[in-house]
Amino acid sequence: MLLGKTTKKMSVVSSTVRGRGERRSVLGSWVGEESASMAGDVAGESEKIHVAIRLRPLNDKEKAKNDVSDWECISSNTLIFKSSMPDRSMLPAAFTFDRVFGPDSGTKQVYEEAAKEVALSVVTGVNASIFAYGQTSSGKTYTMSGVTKYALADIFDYIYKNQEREFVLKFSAIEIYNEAVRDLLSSDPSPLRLLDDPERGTVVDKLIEEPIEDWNHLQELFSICEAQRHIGETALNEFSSRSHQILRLTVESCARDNLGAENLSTLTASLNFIDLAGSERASQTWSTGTRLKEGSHINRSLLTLGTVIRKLSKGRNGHIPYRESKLTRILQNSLGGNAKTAIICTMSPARCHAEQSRNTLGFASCAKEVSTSAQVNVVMTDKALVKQLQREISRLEGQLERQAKSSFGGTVSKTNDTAALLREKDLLIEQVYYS
Ligand SMILES: Nc1ncnc2c1ncn2[C@@H]1O[C@H](COP(=O)(O)OP(=O)(O)OP(=O)(O)O)[C@@H](O)[C@H]1O
Repeated sequence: MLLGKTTKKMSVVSSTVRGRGERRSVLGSWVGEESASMAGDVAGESEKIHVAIRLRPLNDKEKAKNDVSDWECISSNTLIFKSSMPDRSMLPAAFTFDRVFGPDSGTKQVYEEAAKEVALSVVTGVNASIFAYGQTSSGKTYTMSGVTKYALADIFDYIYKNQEREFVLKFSAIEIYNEAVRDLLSSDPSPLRLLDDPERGTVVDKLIEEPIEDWNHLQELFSICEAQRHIGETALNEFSSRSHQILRLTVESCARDNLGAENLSTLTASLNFIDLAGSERASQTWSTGTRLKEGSHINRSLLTLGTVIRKLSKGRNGHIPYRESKLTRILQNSLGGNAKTAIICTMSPARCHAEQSRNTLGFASCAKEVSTSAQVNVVMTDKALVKQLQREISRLEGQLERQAKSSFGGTVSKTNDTAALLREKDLLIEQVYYS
């Protein structure tokens, strides 16, 4: 980091990207006056993933088998395993998360209390991701389709109420089916390649990014995605998602007063809605042939996701195997990077699924220990960037001058400080030169 967090105004000038035909520069965790007032104190600060559990009601199949509900939410954040089966006495019986929702909670409540804050950070230039994780037929798609709808309605409402800024929205959508990435907005089913971009991380090559005209246009795009996604029937779910789906909304905004100005700065961030395919036991889904092959790809990528989350929950030491699945490669930022993340883990309350539910809770328990560090993403024109860097160089020069005056009889630490400031200044000058 070039500048310490102490100034809270600017830190790393991280990279340059091309956008809308012009060369622009990205300040990694810079919080300008404009964005600071919008986004508050979020720049680059470490924050735990927000984890919620949603317990669905027993379904007709479970009731028909006289299955019973083994789980109960005893408070807004604690879930207990009620069964007194002797072989389970050694296992933990109570689990605590940011929020737990019982069978009577509606999706609107789940959205409001488990996802809204994270979702809305996208309009302030902060990347965000909302996941649904859980075994097959536990309610991921049911939850995510509602959460997505409510989040988008709130984003449109925010835009309507903030007319002093101009917003540009773009939408893209992929599914990962049998470990192949496919564009859900394209009629071409050919798999897309993943590329490593030195500045943006993993990107999906040739992905369609559709500018959004209005609410109806967005609904049309959703219908296209819904029609294209791989769905199949299994013994546990008539409409089982056979792929991981990632819907991405990118939001760019700038103050209308600054439009056309040379020193334009734009806030830009993406919000991912991730409906994972569900883990499944072939013995429970009775899968064969295509379904069995899909199930094994799903389980393998979820295993990698679980490993990544488990390793991240223990800190960032050692190798994190993001590259072992397309899912974790694409979601690397959401799993411990520059994003705010909320995970909603869905569960069946049925005794016959107790083991799978415990696995889900194990995943959720690790996820709540994982930290991300979301930053406000500001894109600046070259002119604005040069001005910003020049101001910073002047500030450093002032600091160096003050240090030089007070360094008679100086200590080793003062010498080190000066060397660090000089290095910082040289780097900034280099950036001005190359921008
Ligand atoms: N909280 C809930 N309340 C009422 N019904 C629910 C709830 N959650 C899920 N359901 C119903 O349960 C069924 C399975 O849900 P859903 O398809 O969302 O599961 P899933 O976890 O996405 O499954 P898969 O991994 O197989 O795609 C659907 O018929 C859905 O309407």
